[in-house]
Amino acid sequence: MKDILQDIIANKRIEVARQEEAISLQTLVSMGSTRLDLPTRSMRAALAASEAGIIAEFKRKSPSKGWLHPEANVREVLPAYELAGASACSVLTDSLFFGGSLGDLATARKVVDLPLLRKDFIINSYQLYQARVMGADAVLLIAACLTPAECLSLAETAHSLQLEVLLEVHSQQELDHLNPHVDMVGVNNRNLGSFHTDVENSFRLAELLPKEVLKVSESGIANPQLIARLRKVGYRGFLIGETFMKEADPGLTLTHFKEAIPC
Ligand SMILES: O=C(O)c1ccccc1NCC(=O)[C@H](O)[C@H](O)COP(=O)(O)O
Repeated sequence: MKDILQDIIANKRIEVARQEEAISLQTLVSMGSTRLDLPTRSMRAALAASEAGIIAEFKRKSPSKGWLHPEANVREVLPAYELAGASACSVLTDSLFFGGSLGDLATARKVVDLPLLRKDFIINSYQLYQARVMGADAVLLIAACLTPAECLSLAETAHSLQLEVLLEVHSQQELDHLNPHVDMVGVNNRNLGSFHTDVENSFRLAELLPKEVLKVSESGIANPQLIARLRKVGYRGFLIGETFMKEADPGLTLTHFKEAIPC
């Protein structure tokens, strides 16, 4: 049966091909708002140094939940996340399925100093250049969308652009996508095919992850107590979207969430 991930990737191939046709790589680099010679911020270091390690996500809608916050504005939400103590922010740049854009990423870069993750379905190096020139510091590579060889090649290119790499896995088998250019491994608690979300997935995979990579737990995190439990098994980053974005004031929700994390 065809799942949503296949739809997202099929659409992404068409979208990126059109973008490349409209704007050459050379033009993209020359018109981007961030120069390639400027240094990036380390998301890995920010998470490692933080007591909470929250990557607060900007997400207007999702395939699993529909619209969460259609009117959300990056200029309001991202500074509020920064003020509330997020260690980094994730900006969804997919338009059709998540209601985001590269413009959101460029705006995010202008309004916060935090490390920024470009959250999209990356299948092609052109998207890494887009991420870099729009101000991202890190990119997500999803094992379920790539072969190990594609993952290696994209991770190498990301590093050549000074972008850190967060590799997302959902199962033990996907750990075959690990390579020396992966800076952080994210265990997605959501099955992208069925949407079934189970935070126990992070606990199941914790001890199978290599010691040297920073561990991130992704999706379905709605309870501050869970952060303390996940930290105990080695996680240092927590990617949270819906819990904050479904509320009228995502930044205030993050403040209350952080205050409730047990020491
Ligand atoms: O969120 C979805 O419904 C979704 C469906 C299909 C592919 C990806 C999807 N989400 C992307 C994400 O990785 C999440 O936005 C991120 O992990 C935060 O999850 P949550 O805190 O549950 O919003």
